[in-house]
Amino acid sequence: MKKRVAVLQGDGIGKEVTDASIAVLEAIGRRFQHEFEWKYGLLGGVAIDKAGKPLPEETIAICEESDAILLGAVGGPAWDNNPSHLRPERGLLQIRKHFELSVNLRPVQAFKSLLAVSPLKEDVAAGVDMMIVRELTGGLYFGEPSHHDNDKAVDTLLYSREEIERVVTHAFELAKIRRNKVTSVDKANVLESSKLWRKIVEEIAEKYPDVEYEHMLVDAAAMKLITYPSSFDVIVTENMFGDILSDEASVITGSLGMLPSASLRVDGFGLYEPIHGSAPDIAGKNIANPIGTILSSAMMLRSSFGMLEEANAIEEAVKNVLDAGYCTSEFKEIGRNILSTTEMTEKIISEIESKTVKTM
Ligand SMILES: NC(=O)c1ccc[n+]([C@@H]2O[C@H](COP(=O)([O-])OP(=O)(O)OC[C@H]3O[C@@H](n4cnc5c(N)ncnc54)[C@H](O)[C@@H]3O)[C@@H](O)[C@H]2O)c1
Ligand SMILES: CC(C)[C@H](C(=O)O)[C@@H](O)C(=O)O
Ligand SMILES: [Mg+2]
Repeated sequence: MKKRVAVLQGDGIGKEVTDASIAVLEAIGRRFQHEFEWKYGLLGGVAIDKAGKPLPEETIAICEESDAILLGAVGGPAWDNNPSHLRPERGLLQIRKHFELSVNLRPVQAFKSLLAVSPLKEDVAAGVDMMIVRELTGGLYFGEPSHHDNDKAVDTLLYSREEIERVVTHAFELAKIRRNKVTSVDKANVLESSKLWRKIVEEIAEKYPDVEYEHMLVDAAAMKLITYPSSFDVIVTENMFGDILSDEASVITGSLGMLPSASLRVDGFGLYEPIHGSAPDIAGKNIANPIGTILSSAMMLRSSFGMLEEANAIEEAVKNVLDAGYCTSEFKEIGRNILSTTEMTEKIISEIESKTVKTM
């Protein structure tokens, strides 16, 4: 059956990386006989310019009629001085809230062929395979009051029991099918919201006797991510800590452009996007790394469409291309074969199309 995908390219490199993902999904469609229908919607700065707001109603309608959402990135200097309601990032937060995408999965894997470029020592980065589970629709990003004037500013860190239970349960369920370990990251030595978070983690952990769990303060977690990253299996944390720790964790892979994500509603509906932003410094140059977005589309196939073999085919193709010594320009110091965005996409597609691709 035809799968309908809403495509929100957004700003900066958003178009380049979603075009790459669509080309790869089309190749998957040809190989496995699936049909995809792409419906394009405006989000972010481009939506402000063309429709007067960062998340127009028409975009919401397109997403509601779709089976999943593929997103590039939003934001850029052109809109940096806009008032809050006309910031591109506001559109991103609104779409996450509108579709109740409360669980954000950010897998971090070290690719053997890129270890040499990780700022971490090779033996420290080797074998890293963790899942950061970030709460996405609560916390500081959404709490009221939130405003500033010239003399003072306020943001509110608010979490309900239900919001915490939902994401923590998801993390424990994931740990069960991974390596049975959850690290819950908080700031319970200072924050009231973290004290409730910790209590709920302990209650939920009781239902999962086979899953080992630990609490870790966010400052220590930031350090341990770099000194001993392979000790993590599933990390679960609140919205802002998850945002910061996942960018930090991307350095293990060698580039922010490598990390995918899935933002899920409890019924499984999902939005898929790389964790990076619109990268205005490299936009329009055809040098952005499309792998984070391509791997996000593999997450879409697996989570939203149950297409496991197809998702594996994408991940295997990415790995094979990297193992063959190809990479995008941010990896130039390892002196491999540097490819543009479109060349990397074509390489991954040829790998998918080649009969030698192994599927798991
Ligand atoms: N999900 C999103 O849409 C999202 C996420 C983060 C930031 N942003 C927005 O993006 C804009 C720029 O933010 P920033 O510069 O702090 O973060 P960024 O993630 O856009 O870029 C940070 C650095 O990483 C590099 N980079 C990012 N993606 C890359 C890729 N695919 N390939 C190669 N290099 C890549 C950039 O060139 C830059 O040097 C801001 O407006 C910010 O709000 C949006
Ligand atoms: C652009 C910004 C609002 C967003 C976030 O903080 O969630 C981004 O950094 C991300 O990681 O998706
Ligand atoms: Mg971020």
